[in-house]
Amino acid sequence: MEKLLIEGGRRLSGKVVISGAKNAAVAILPAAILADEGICKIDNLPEIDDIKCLKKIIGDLGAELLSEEKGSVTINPSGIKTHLAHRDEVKRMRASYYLLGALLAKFGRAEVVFPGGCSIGVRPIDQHIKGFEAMGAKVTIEHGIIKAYTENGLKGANIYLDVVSVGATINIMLAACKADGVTIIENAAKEPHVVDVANFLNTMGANIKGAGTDVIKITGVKHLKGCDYSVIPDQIEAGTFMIAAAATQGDVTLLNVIPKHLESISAKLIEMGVDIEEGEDNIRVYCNRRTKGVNIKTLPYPGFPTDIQQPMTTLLSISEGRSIVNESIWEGRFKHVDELKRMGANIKVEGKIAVIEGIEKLSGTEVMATDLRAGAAMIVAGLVADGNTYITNIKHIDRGYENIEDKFNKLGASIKRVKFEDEN
Ligand SMILES: CC(=O)N[C@H]1[C@@H](OP(=O)(O)OP(=O)(O)OC[C@H]2O[C@@H](n3ccc(=O)[nH]c3=O)[C@H](O)[C@@H]2O)O[C@H](CO)[C@@H](O)[C@@H]1O
Ligand SMILES: C=C(OP(=O)(O)O)C(=O)O
Repeated sequence: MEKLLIEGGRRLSGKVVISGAKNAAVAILPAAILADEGICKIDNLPEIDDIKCLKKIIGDLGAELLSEEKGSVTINPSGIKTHLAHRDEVKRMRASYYLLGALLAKFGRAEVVFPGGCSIGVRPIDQHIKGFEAMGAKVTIEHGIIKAYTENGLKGANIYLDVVSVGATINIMLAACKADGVTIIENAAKEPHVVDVANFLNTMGANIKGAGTDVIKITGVKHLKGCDYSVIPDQIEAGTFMIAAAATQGDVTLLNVIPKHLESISAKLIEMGVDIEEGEDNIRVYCNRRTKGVNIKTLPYPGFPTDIQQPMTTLLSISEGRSIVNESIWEGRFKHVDELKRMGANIKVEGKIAVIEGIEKLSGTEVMATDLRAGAAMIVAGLVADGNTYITNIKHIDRGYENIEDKFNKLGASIKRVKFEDEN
């Protein structure tokens, strides 16, 4: 097994290229199986374990995938003849739920094993199911498999989401783009990855309007075709580097970003005393003093993203004064706090609220990446801690960050992947 060894106390400086967005890419690959003719070429794909896993799942369904260049894949879905996604890989990631919408649109039927993903609280899919049922599908759950069938294909419907859900919004868009008639999603998620998937589907010939607002209108079309597309940059990877730059009182320029997508993160960092300069597709983050504590509430886009809460909690743990974090999306997204406490942080959690009294310095020890962004939080902690930090369970980090140690090391960090024997 492997763990990360971080020698703390080095200031980050230089340039880092941000990869394609995980949460857009994991929806775009399943969307590509909807092409009735032609091949999809998808660029700016992050080289992360979730994408490797998804490529394998789609390949097992019968698609031909070729990855001749780094960060690029061509998908020819003409060989897909099955609506059954039963393999173990499906359980390893959250986004495999998009196969439900995609297979349902392609064949009028889908069977997908329950998805996995980060353990950050209950992760229901009732809103996805409600959407499919409104469109005429019969959905059952049997022995851990979600089964969705239609007698005569999907029909357009009006769907009001009870909660703002990224997954349900995208899944309903996938199902609706070839349905008979018009589907309206109200109270839709507005995240950049929702817009990116809609843009991709429209490039394939779909008719989706309003993505990025809370009402999305999808007029079903008969035919979708292959296309060339480039995934948007990863807002959460970018936010992680911005926070690490601030925490180490460094000076880092992020390349290949969309500054607009980072506004809620930039605004908080500015409030904390960090300097930010935005370019067209780059952003410079620099800071030469200890940051000030602030309050944060995670919210759907354009609010502060839950996926950046955990690394931000690390920064707040060494910021001056008291900070309050309100995690309003996931009730189990404070597992990193116990690990930060092992490094000396002063944080109390009650329900959805964490109260943080900033300390001067964290001290290195062995900690665990309990989930993907908890892993990012531990990396930021290790970068600023006194002495060495070992992070175990790094498979979570590899699900969502490309070459994380190389990217940080090029900025002056010292992170090594070391092998160890599992004692259990
Ligand atoms: C692969 C992917 O894109 N993962 C992201 C996606 O997860 P995911 O799509 O799972 O998250 P959702 O946006 O669906 O969940 C948001 C909230 O809605 C609730 N809910 C969701 C669906 C449902 O059917 N019923 C329901 O009650 C959830 O419990 C949660 O409280 O969006 C989350 C919120 O931005 C991010 O943290 C994840 O990184
Ligand atoms: C929670 C996340 O991922 P997933 O939904 O894939 O578990 C994340 O990207 O922060």
